[in-house]
Amino acid sequence: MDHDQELLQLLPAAALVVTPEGVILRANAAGVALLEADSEQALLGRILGHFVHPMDKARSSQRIERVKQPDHAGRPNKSSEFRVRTDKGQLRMVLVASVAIEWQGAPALLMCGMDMTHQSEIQEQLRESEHNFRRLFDNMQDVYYRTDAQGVVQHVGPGVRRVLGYEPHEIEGRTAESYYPQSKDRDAFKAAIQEKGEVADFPGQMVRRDGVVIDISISSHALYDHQGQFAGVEGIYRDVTQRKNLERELQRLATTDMLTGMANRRAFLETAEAAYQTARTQHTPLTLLMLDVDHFKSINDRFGHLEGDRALVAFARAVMEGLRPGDAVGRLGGEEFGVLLQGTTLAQGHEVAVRLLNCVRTLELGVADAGHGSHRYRITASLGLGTLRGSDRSLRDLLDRADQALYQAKHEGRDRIALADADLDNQGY
Ligand SMILES: Nc1nc2c(ncn2[C@@H]2O[C@H](COP(=O)(O)OP(=O)(O)OP(=O)(O)O)[C@@H](O)[C@H]2O)c(=O)[nH]1
Repeated sequence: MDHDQELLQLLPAAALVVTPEGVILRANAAGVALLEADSEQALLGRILGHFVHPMDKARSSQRIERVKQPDHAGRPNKSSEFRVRTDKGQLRMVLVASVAIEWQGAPALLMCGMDMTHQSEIQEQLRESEHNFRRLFDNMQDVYYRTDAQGVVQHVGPGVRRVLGYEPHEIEGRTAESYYPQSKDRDAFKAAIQEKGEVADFPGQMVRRDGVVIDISISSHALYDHQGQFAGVEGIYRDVTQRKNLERELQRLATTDMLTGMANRRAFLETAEAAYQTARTQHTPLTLLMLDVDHFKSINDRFGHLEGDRALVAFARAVMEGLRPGDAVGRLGGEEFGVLLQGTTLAQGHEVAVRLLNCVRTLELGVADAGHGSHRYRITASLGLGTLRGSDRSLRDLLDRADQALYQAKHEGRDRIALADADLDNQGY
């Protein structure tokens, strides 16, 4: 075997030496394997074009012609992919480069080929997965986004059309600030990202192009460059307005007394607990009123439960109208109500109590009777008043005193106010 032949065998790529007309003169082991021939012998004397897919034949011939031109001498052509049919009938994708050489004193061509079938399959799979990803990305309910370190939006997904009503290019290049109705939402988000590097289901609000404010939920993470410097944020946000509305409605149902529309016992006690803590830490007065409709049972007995309900609604409205907007009021149960006056002393609370009982006394209630006439009637209420003492250990202490005062007002004849803590001239503060 001469030197050239040895070299040919050593090449890791498939190599064929062909005459300028395309007749195979030599093939190395990799070439025999690529073309799935039984031996080199089985290939010798055969026409190279026989192995090229008909669709690629013209291109193959053109390239061979070009490489044979004197001005191309010694330079290989650019490698290009061809479909090759092997001796066993398999189709392979082969990356081929050729160069004009002299072989045993005569002009010839050296063809080098690399089997790319596997890579082509991977590329095809990649293309398909890219296609699937695109489809998913374009139709996803969530909005994908990425910002740089300054918060400028670099990329936003097409979901933004549906969620905010903008085209992606209208958002890209701008900071997200302009879409937040409350800058504190954006600040809270930034702080969370800075602290933890990521957030999940982070709540916030955004303004749509048509001005409507929507609730959103963001899941994002910080991006860092090669030096570990903060480089921006990437993540998704989604419109959760419907879910939030449902939650708000559930919250309303769970905290509202359905008959009167005011806070129910649980919600009132929660507010009272928060007010108690504030008053304690800030050393501000806090006064509690407990009201109970007098002889309410007799209204039910005389006019029926429905009229009793109506009387309760009228009573609740009268109480609410007699209060300032910031005062908390709730139905504690049956015909018993609580009013919480923050920053209010016992003396000031007493004035409110007098006003409330007057409002109740002047309520005009009535019920149509069977003879199409009407029964007019009035109601009164008893009221117990308590105020926060320095010695109170919990809200319960204050509630108990106001309750006892209410009991006392009932006991003393109803339609009146009884004071707990009257011994305190300035609420102890
Ligand atoms: N119509 C109506 N009645 C209610 C409701 N909740 C409680 N009641 C009734 O309110 C009545 C309260 O009666 P009592 O606790 O004896 O008190 P009262 O008749 O108001 O008498 P005093 O409180 O002692 O002045 C009971 O008959 C309850 O059934 C309600 O939502 N609607």
